[in-house]
Amino acid sequence: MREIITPGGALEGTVRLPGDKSISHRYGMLAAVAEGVSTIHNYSSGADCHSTLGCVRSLGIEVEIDGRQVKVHGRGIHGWQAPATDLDAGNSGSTIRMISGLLAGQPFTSRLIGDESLSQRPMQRIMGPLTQMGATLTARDGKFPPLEIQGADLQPIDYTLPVASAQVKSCVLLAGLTANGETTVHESATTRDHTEVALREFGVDIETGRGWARVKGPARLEARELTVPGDISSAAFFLVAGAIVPGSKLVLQDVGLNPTRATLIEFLVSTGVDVKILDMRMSNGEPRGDLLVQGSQLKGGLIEKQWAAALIDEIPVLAILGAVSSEGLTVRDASELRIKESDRIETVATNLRKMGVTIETTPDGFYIPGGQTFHSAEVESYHDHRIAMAFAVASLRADGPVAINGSEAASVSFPEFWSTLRGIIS
Ligand SMILES: O=C(O)C1=C[C@@H](OP(=O)(O)O)[C@@H](O)[C@H](O)C1
Ligand SMILES: C=C(OP(=O)(O)O)C(=O)O
Repeated sequence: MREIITPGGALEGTVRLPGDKSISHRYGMLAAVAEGVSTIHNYSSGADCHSTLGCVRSLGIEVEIDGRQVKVHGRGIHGWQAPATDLDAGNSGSTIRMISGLLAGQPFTSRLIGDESLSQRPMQRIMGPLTQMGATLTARDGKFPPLEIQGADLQPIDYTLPVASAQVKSCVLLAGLTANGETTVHESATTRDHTEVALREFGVDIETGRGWARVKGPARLEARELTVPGDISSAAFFLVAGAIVPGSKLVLQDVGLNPTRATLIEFLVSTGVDVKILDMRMSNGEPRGDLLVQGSQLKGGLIEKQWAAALIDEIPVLAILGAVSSEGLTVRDASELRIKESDRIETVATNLRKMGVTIETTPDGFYIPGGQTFHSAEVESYHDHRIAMAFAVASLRADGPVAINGSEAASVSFPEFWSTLRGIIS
């Protein structure tokens, strides 16, 4: 599919985001190993989170879906049945990497597959620790899906993450739920802590400190009623859109503001974005609030070190902000961008160049000078949801219409993106 965006005037309105993708995955998986029926409100409408539900269904778990409300009939930590078919993670790295932790402790073998993009994403990062714990894993060329997991009685481990990855941290903690004893994970850069927060909500004995988390297995999870906050990574597109289009005023309702994700707000403020948190509340251990963003004078900035890990999913849309800022944007220490749904350093650069914008790439980032103009062009999603949505935002500041080919990719995390965007263009 192709969407054509014709830039207009200021953006105005109220935006509702889908339920947070990271939190939805975790609630879906944990509810499936909890005892009893969990009700999840505002579950993400994104295809990725429905891949997670498809996988747990294939493991014999009853899942009732009624729009954004999902009921999961959990059967306990050892209640899953050997799947009769391959488990399809679709486009979702989070699904395949996190559910593998739970599958590693089951008394059966499972085989996980994914789409073309996922089939080229590295799995050694989870194969290493899960093998150390006692499971047997095989993958195409030793690293890519399909991934076969022969479950075992797992040994607990003390594991230091070699890459800053919440998916790997979560995978090891989830495997630790079935191991006999204490499993500890250490990280040198802070990554999102939704797994730790959710485990506590489901009644698991979990200890956390600065840079580490520890679970004690075997664990027992209790079914819960949970509400997922709006997705701050989806909000990022509208925060940047509101900031770069002069005179705009957008209210974003009920956005998840977990401190490990709200780094985005800190970064936006540091570059000059006029964004305010209107109120804050808590549910299920996760802070949430409404945001107000207005057209802003933008400085640009530098994303490196721990900021790169914290902002990894937002970097494509922050590149758009960088190009129209006064000083531009430099990104370093973000080589992980190269192994996402697309090589996001290359796909951002290729589309920017199609729009006449200068960018210099490096192995682990890029530099985009400020003060540039987006020209009317035809760009591609490269089957990557965040690339499709980032370039829709760029088109709002273009000097003419912009066609975005492969626009359906947005539905991986935000199926309502295009209608939401059209609703705020005047
Ligand atoms: O834990 C999560 O929910 C996620 C962690 C990040 O991936 P990595 O763990 O590979 O950094 C992020 O890019 C992804 O969109 C979601
Ligand atoms: C990288 C992403 O997700 P995943 O790793 O789950 O495919 C993303 O949503 O940007």
